[in-house]
Amino acid sequence: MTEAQTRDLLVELGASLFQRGYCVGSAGNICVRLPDGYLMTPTNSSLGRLRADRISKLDPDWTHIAGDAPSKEVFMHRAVLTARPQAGAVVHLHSTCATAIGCLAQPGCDQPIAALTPYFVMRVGRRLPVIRYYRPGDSAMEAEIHAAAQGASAMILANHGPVVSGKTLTDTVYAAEELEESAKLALMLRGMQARALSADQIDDLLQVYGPPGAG
Ligand SMILES: O=C(O)[C@@H](O)C(=O)COP(=O)(O)O
Ligand SMILES: [Zn+2]
Repeated sequence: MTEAQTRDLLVELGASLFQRGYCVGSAGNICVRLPDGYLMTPTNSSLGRLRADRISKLDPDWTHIAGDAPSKEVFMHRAVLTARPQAGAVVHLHSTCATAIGCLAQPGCDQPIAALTPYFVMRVGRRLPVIRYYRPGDSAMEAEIHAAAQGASAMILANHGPVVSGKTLTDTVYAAEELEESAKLALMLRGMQARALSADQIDDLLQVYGPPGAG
């Protein structure tokens, strides 16, 4: 895919996430790896109204070289993409249900929601670490996110929102959507005797379909 096609896809998928309520206002940000650097959504931009020509471009050292000023969450995206060299994109949202889980679960926990459905395992995986609260944009979050991303393709920032990676931008958006729907299901079933997938069923899915998020 050319850089121009990637920019157009970012605009299209940002708008799609926004129109379906996965993000509101100027919340959330997206980063895509390129052969010669990274594309990142500009700070204070709405994912619903991105402009392809104004998307921020960073060089391989994460220095801003073109477009509008990048998201203040460069550290978050850098932490994930350096920990996961096979990952092609990172999506951060404030999607309501995943964020609610991030307000309920204990930081340090890595299974804040049960694996209720196969697609959760296939898109998000066995582990979903909950990262302790950091102020948005705080560079101090980078080390903890980097460490968590080495063993998980997605995580939830406590009292903030989900951070999801995947092999491609499209895969990453699908995973972020699946995480939000799984979080919704977990909240709907809270306090009920819901049947989660067994360890054997989870192992079977990961063996057949492979780990999500590019390994
Ligand atoms: O929660 C925040 O402030 C950021 O993580 C965010 O979602 C939007 O920040 P920008 O990407 O800098 O607009
Ligand atoms: Zn945020």
